[in-house]
This record gives sequence, structure tokens and C-alpha cells, in this order.
Amino acid sequence: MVIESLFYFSLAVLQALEDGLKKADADPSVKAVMICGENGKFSAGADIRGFSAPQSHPGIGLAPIVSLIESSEKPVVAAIEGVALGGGLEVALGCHYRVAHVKARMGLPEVTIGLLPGAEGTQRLPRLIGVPAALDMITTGKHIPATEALKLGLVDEIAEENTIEAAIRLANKVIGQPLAPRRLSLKPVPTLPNMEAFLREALVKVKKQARGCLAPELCVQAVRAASERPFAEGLRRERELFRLLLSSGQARALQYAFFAERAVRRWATPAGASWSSANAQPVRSAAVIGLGTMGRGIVTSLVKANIPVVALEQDLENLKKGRKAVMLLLEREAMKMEGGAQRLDFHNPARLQFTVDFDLLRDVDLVIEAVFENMALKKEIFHKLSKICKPGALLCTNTSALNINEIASATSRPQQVIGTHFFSPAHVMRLLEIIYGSHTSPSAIATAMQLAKALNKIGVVVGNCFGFVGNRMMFPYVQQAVFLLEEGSRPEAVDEVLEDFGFKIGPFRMSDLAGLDVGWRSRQGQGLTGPSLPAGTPARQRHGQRYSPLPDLLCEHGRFGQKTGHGWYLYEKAGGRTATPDPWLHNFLARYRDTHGIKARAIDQEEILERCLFALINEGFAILAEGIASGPEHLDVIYINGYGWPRHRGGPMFYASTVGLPRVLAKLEQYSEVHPDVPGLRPNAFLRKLVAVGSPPLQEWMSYVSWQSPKL
Ligand SMILES: CC(C)(COP(=O)(O)OP(=O)(O)OC[C@H]1O[C@@H](n2cnc3c(N)ncnc32)[C@H](O)[C@@H]1OP(=O)(O)O)[C@@H](O)C(=O)NCCC(=O)NCCSC(=O)/C=C/CCCCCCCCCCCCC(=O)O
Repeated sequence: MVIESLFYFSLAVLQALEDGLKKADADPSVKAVMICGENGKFSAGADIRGFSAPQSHPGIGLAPIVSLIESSEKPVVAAIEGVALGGGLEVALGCHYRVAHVKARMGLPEVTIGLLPGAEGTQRLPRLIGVPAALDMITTGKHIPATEALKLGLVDEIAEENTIEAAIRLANKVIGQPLAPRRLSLKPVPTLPNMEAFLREALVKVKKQARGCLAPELCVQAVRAASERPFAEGLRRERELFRLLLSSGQARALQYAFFAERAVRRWATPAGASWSSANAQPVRSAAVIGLGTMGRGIVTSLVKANIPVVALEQDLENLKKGRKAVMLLLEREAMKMEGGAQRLDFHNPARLQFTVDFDLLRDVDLVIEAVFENMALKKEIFHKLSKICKPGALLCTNTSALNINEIASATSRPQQVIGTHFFSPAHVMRLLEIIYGSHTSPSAIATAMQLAKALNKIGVVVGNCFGFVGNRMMFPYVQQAVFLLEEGSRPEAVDEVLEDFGFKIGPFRMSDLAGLDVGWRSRQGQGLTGPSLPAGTPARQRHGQRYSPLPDLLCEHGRFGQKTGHGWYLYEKAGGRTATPDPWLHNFLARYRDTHGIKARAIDQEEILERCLFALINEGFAILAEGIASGPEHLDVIYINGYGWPRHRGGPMFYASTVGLPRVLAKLEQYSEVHPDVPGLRPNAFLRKLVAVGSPPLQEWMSYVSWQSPKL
């Protein structure tokens, strides 16, 4: 008998499974049962949306179904095609045998949505594949390919072609064989000589990896229960821990992030262009201009995506340096991949070509310019590109702040110019901010989004303004961090608060890593510091607003961060990575305060957190009101994937909604009153409006935006 299931479980699917199993058990003519999915997909597990209404969640019925499958007196074989994830894999674990298609993937990704495999998965999996492998799968949520599943003993057979037929063959073969040895609930968990130490270390590891995130920690506890308690008691513990996670708030944030990352694919612009009507152009070849840090990562990313690349530098010396660095990156990437260098084929000039000759860009479908942030240079390059490249080619600029319209104005085809803001390291970071200018065509946006997908990145479409979304929100955050130093705090104190909140890295460590000279050059360009600053400008004021010259002063002392061995922290050497608090910096801050008559005060953690985060969030409301992004999810996806925002807090705008908009507003009002010369702390009108209309849920915010004066 064959029972089919659906892509993800609804109550109806579970009911069908139960009915089918009962019918099969009762029917003497049925000798074995095979469970498979529809359309080549076994199951992606329970419907994630349902967890916001747990009482009526279909998942509640899943564990009894898994038990029902396992206790069947007839052999039950799972035929796994596509994916078997979460509850889907738990159903397969209830089966007596598992056959997987060679291209199938399996995993227990509940941890990534703030939960644990609550349909008995934490108790069955360790019994099948042992504690180390089970713990790895359960605490990381990674998907494993069928070949690895076979090695682990997770599946019994792999089918190269027809999985259903292979599963039926196996079912026929095992009819009449005893089922008890195949019932995982009856098996003991394989012992380890050092189980206690292993579990202790695993806990330390997950706590370090996912700072402040509850789910990985509770997953370890559930697996510990499997290793220490009888099956039924382990199940009770699993259920208890699952409930704890469900009510923790983190699960809601992580599930929001899951759907937000999918929602941003449905992009739209205030002018009416959208994903549903725009057509992407094929990208069969690409070129990258500039082989600095960003260019190297972008080339690597393109090669990994199997897109032939021409990599261009301005002269042979830079080309040689760039080529060496790219090859090294590719070799490292190849080592991590199955099939390695052969699969990437980067020694083949048809796949990757290095040149100083612009003429080789004539036929490519897409160019990504990745030279350093200099408007004049970028315009010169785009002027050249517009003359050389074929008419349909998409011209992308990798910039973190510069005006896309101005760059496009150097070409004869502004409709094909678009910003693609990669994040460093570009072959690793998943975010791609895609910036359309006033003339960018819908098809160009669709093509850039398609490119993001091909590069395995999350593309987020945003409008054109200084710093776009990510950096624009970052400016007030970093500004508050520096103001806090002026007022009496220290870099390590500020970083610690933000890292405890969950950021991978605090603002000062981040600034040291990125290089203080980057911002310095930008501020010089804006006339905020350096020779173009008008004489007589007050040291701590620009355009009537508070300004801190601290980062400029550090640069004037040659303190550029890690690269020079000192910045906000001290490092063991130039290029060193280990930051230690620097007594020189502390003295420098004290002297600075004396010079400017600032009386240092003790600043508590709450003020550090609120001033930095609420200033960032406040800018987010401005961005939404101006139509620079089409929804709060866009901002959150950018922050989670590009700026190390803790995923389990759902992104800055989601966080604001959990704190409560009235509280965010009240705090901003309070800080703004104390610092009237800091516009970043002045509550944005859109935030005020949302509070005035009763703080609607985040999903409804955009219906309160009036786009009378979009800055697009
Ligand atoms: C790999 C994927 C499956 C596919 O990827 P891809 O091909 O890229 O496609 P996507 O764009 O990602 O997805 C396509 C659309 O499908 C939507 N989708 C996918 N999976 C799900 C899902 N599981 N639920 C809902 N929606 C899903 C996706 O959003 C896309 O939609 P759209 O096109 O954007 O509209 C990939 O999608 C993926 O990885 N999916 C997630 C897989 C996953 O995480 N699965 C685990 C789910 S959780 C689970 O299975 C748990 C089961 C056990 C439950 C145990 C319950 C115990 C009950 C205890 C109850 C306690 C009671 C409390 C009350 C009390 O106190 O008493």
C-alpha cells in the first residue's frame, strides 16, 4: 500500500496519514506500506506559520503519527525524494526503513526557527546514528545529502533513479522479517566512552557559536536526555524543552526572519515596478573591474556560481597581485567542495580570465565595477563601459554609499546601471543590497535579483540615498557609540553591551576590522574633516549639529585599526586579530575630555544599548517613510545578513516591535531632550504616527506610509 504525503504538513495531511496507516494495518491483503511525497518532495516538515497558534498546530498531532508508524505490524518504508526536513524527517525516522534518492537532502532545521525536533526526533535520531552525528544535525539544522545520510546510517539505501520503485522493492524484500530491531524507540543510544565530557563540550561550543540563542542549547539538553533516560522519559523532556522554546520569543523572531528572507524576493518600487512583471535577462558571462578585497570576493562568488568571468585590473602589477589572491581564495573554496577544483574549473581561461584590456568586456552580459569609493574614478569607468559593452549588458557598481544616479549619468544607458552592494568577504556574506537609480529599468532590477540567487545570496532591493539602507542606519548607531566615549564610556564597554545583545562584533571592534581610514576618507570627501574644512569650524560641531572628531583624531595618529596594529584597541602586531583594551586610548580619551571641558560620567548598559539601537531603528523609520525600502522586513533581512544583527532578535524593526513602539518613542524623546543637537535621536515622524494610530503590528506599518515626497 502507498500513502502519499504533502510538501509540508497540514492537519489534513496528518489525518490522511493516520487513516491510511490504520486502514493498512486492518487490511490483511496489505503486507507492507510505503510513504512518499507528492511531486518529488517528501516533506519540508510542519507548517511554520502554524507555530504562532500552537494550540491548533498540526505539529501537535505529528508525534502520535510517528509512533503509530513505528508500531505498525507491517513494514513501513519511507521513499525520500527532494527534501525530508523537520517533521518530514521525523516521520521517516518512525518508518522501519528509509530509501533516499541520490539527490535528496535531509535535516532537522527546527533549531534555525528557534525550536527543536519536537516530534520525537531528538530521541530517535541519536539512537540511529549516535550522539555526535545526531547532535551535529540537530544543533546546526544543516541539510545533509543522501550520500552522507547513507554513510551515517540514516538511510538504508540510495536510489539513483526511481526511489518509489526502489522503496517498494525493499518493502517486498523485508515482508515477514522481525520489526522490533527496526523500531528506533526500542534501540539503546550507542554509548561513548566519554559521553559526559562530550555533551559538556558540545554545550560550551553551541553557547559560544550562538551567543544568547536558546534553541541550540536546549537541543543539546534534549539529546542529553536521550543518552541518559529511557525513551518515554526522554520524550517528556523533549516536549518540556519544546514548550519552553515555543514561548521564548526567540522562536517567533527566527520564524519571522525565515519568512522575511522569502518576502524580500517579492520586490517592488514606489514607481510601480515589481517582481511579478519584470523579466530578468540571462547572465551567461560577467566581468569584474578591480581586484581589491571586494573584487576578489566577487570574482570568487561568480566562479562558484559557474558564471564565466573576465577579471580586469588597471595595470599588470595589480593584476598579478589580484590574480594570486583570487586563485588562493578559489583553491580554499574548492577544498571545501565535493569535486573541488575540478568542479570549479578555475584554471580554465574560458571560465576565468585575467586581463588589463577593457576590450575583453565587449561581449559580457554583466559587469561589476568594484574599484574603491571614488566618484570621479567610477564615472570614468562607467563612461568607458557605456562605449565598450554590448547594448544589453547590465552595468553594476559595487558601492556602499555613492549616488547611483550620478554614476549612471556618465553613461548613455542609465536604465542599465544599478548598484550591487556586496559585503566583505564577498564570497561568504549572503547579503546583496541592490540599489536602483531614477532610471534603472525593472528588467535590470530583476536581473540583479536573479544574479543574487545564482550567487546563493539574498538580494534586497532598495532605493538610492546616501548609504542606502544598511550603512545609512549604521551611521547613527556608530555615531552614538562614539558620543558615548566622549561622555565617559570606553570602547570595550560599548562593544560588550552590544555583543551581549547578540551582535557578532561590537561597533569599535567592527571599525578596527574594517579600517578607520575608510570612514575618514569618506568624511574628508564630505568636507567634514581635513583640509577642506573651513577655518574656524568648531571642533565638535558640523552644520549646527554635534560631531565627534574622535575617529578623525585616531586616524591622524596613524591608528587605522587592525591593519596598523592599533585603533580603538591594541593588537599584537599590524594585521593582528586579538584586540586588547589600550591604556594609550584611555589616556587619550581623558585628555580629549579635558580639552573640551567634558565631565566624564558613568554610563550604564541600558543607556548604551538604547542609544545605539534606537538611533539605528529611528533611521529605519525614516527610510520606510521615504520609500527607500518597501517594508520593515527588508531592513531586518539586511541587518541580519549583512551587519551581524542577532537573528534570534529578528532584525532591528522586528526588535522595535517587540520592545513596543511607544517605549522606543518615549526613550528617543528622553535622549533627544538631553542631546538636542543630535538629529539621530529626534523621533522620526513615521514612528510618531505609528504610535499615534495605536502601534499596529509590523506587517501593517507600510499601510500608514504616505509617499508624497519619495526621495527616489
Ligand atoms: C528547503 C526548503 C524546503 C525549500 O527551499 P526552496 O526550494 O528554496 O523554496 P522556498 O522558497 O524556501 O520555499 C517555498 C515556499 O514554501 C514555504 N515553506 C517552505 N517550507 C515551509 C514550512 N515548513 N512551513 C511553511 N512554509 C514553508 C516558503 O515560505 C515558500 O513560500 P513563499 O513562496 O515564499 O510563499 C525550504 O523552504 C526550507 O528550508 N523550509 C523550511 C523547512 C523547515 O524548517 N522545516 C521544519 C519545520 S518545523 C517542523 O517540521 C516541526 C515538526 C515537529 C512539530 C512538533 C510539534 C510538537 C508539538 C508540541 C506542541 C506544544 C503545544 C504547545 C501548547 C501547549 O503549551 O500545550
